[in-house]
Amino acid sequence: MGPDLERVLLGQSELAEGIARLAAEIDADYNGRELLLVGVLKGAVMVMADLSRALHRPATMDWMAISSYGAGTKSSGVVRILKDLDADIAGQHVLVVEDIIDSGLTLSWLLSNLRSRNPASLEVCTLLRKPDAAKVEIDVKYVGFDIPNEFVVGYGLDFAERFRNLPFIGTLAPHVYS
Ligand SMILES: O=P(O)(O)OC[C@H]1O[C@H](OP(=O)(O)OP(=O)(O)O)[C@H](O)[C@@H]1O
Ligand SMILES: Nc1nc2[nH]cnc2c(=O)[nH]1
Repeated sequence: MGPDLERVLLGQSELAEGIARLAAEIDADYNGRELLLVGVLKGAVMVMADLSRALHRPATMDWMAISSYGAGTKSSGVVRILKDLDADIAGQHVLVVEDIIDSGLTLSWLLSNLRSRNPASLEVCTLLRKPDAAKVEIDVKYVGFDIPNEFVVGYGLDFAERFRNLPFIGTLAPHVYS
C-alpha cells in the first residue's frame, strides 16, 4: 500500500461491484432514451471509463473540467471552469458522472450551470458521497458508496495530483497532509 496511505477503504472488487450496480440502475432507468454522460475532470476519469463500459446501451460522452480544491484537502469555495463542454446539451438527457461529493459546493454550482443550458433531463451519478460533510442539499439519483468524512485518494482522486492511478480507494496517512 505504501507509507503515504493509512488504509484501504474500498478495494478493487468492491469498486467493480459498485460500478456494476450503478450501471444496472442506469440501464433500467434510461431504457429508450439517448444518454449523454458528462464527466467531471480530472477525478471522474476512472469512474467514467468503467461505468460507461458497464452500461448495456449506447451513450455519448463529453467532459468538463472545473476546480475548487487547489492543491490541498479543503474546498476553496471558488469554482473555476478549466474546460467547458464541447457541444450544446439543450434537449439532451444528461447524466453528470462524478467521483466524489464532499461539501456538495462544486456539484451545486455545476448543476445550476448545466440547468441553464436547458437539457431534457439532468441527473447525477457519483461513485462516492460523504453525508457528514454536506454543506448543501443535492438530489443525487445514483450513489455508489456513502463514506466517512475523511480525505480519500485513488481511482481518479488525488492529493496534489498524486495517487490518481491507484486501483483502490484509500485514506491518506496524516504526515502527508499535516
Ligand atoms: O463536494 P465538494 O466539496 O465541492 O468536492 C467535490 C469535488 O472535488 C473534486 O474535484 P477537485 O476540485 O479536487 O478536482 P479534480 O477532479 O481535478 O481532482 C471532485 O472531483 C469533485 O468535483
Ligand atoms: N482526493 C480527494 N478529493 C476530494 N475532493 C473533495 N473531497 C475529496 C476527497 O476526499 N479526496
